[in-house]
Amino acid sequence: MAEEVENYFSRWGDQGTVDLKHELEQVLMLTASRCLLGKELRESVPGKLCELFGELDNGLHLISGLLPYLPIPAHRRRDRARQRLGEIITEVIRLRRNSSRGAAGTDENNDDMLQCLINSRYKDGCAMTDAEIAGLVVPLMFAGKHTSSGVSIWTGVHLLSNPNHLAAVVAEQDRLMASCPGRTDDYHRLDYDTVQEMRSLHCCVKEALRLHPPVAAVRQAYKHFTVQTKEGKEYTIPGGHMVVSTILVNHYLPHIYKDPHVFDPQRFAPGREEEKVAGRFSFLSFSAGRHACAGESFSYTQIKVLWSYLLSNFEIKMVSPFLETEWSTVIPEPKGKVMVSYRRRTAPK
Ligand code: HEM
Repeated sequence: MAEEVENYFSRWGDQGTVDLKHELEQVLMLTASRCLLGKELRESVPGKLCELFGELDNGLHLISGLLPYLPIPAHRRRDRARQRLGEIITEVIRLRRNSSRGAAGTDENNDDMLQCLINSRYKDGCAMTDAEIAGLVVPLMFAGKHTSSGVSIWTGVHLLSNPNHLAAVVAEQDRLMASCPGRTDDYHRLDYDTVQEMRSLHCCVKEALRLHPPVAAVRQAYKHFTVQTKEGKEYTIPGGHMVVSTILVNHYLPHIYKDPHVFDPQRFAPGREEEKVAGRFSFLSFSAGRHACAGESFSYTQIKVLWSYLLSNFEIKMVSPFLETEWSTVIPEPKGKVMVSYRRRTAPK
């Protein structure tokens, strides 16, 4: 991840103005494809792979949730793209399976999710089929694409609009980078342990997730049950009904989160820990229970690596006014472009 982020932002000049939304979407596609799909497939990003994932995006409309196979042009393009993605990924799996152990391109050189799935075995010892593996990695890429880019953009928008929080995060970065094990005089490579120590930055990402949870949780009630509100009012959910948990509403409940509309990352700091006030369902951006997000830790790492690099190496200022939410998209994102100006910092790197 760190390598991809460094390579991407090394293309920025000493100063300039960019659309942060576009930049973050691009770099996250590169980090995700490198970690999940591997080096061979990452080489086709941004290229064919990006185009095909774009077609999957374009095939996701609100109507798709109700009628996923409605024969509309967007769904046809989506299905063709999914088929082509399956073929491309299957080809890479075959090459990896066929190449001999120890040679370039084999499991010893591949530390990505694709290789983990190739190596994995069912309880009876059978390997997964190529189609099963492709069927798992495509949704993994898709699950993290908009969610992670939306949250990383909101993290930036809030940080750049709150000078005090920004200063605290930059100070944390400077302190951690000064002692980062991979550091030499003019260069550092971020390591996993250092990312885990970024507590201020972590709280900022979590607060962006609280204010802008990208997903709602939908469940089907298998049997009739009753819930009680804290005022003692009872509601009955009949068996077979769909239940939608509006995470957004939960996250703005004032008896859980003090001044819920305010960007206040310190609410998660030791001593306050507001995300525990109403038990383990107080903070739901990654959902909870058996089907909680499988990519939570991956997403935090990805977003922290990215903002760590940006804040350690650049002074960034918002050019666009504070952004509104675009509610018409399936995953609510900041509306329009997010223009920022940047200037390369001389030290510390
Ligand atoms: C900030 C980024 C992300 C957010 C906010 C997020 C949020 C969520 C939520 C709320 C759910 C549960 C939906 C439900 O309860 O029905 C979920 C499920 C899931 N997510 Fe994420 N996600 C993110 C990134 C990722 C990434 C990067 C991956 C993969 C690498 C991923 C993989 C999954 C998978 C596999 C599930 C289904 C789990 C299951 O059904 O057992 N997510 N995600």
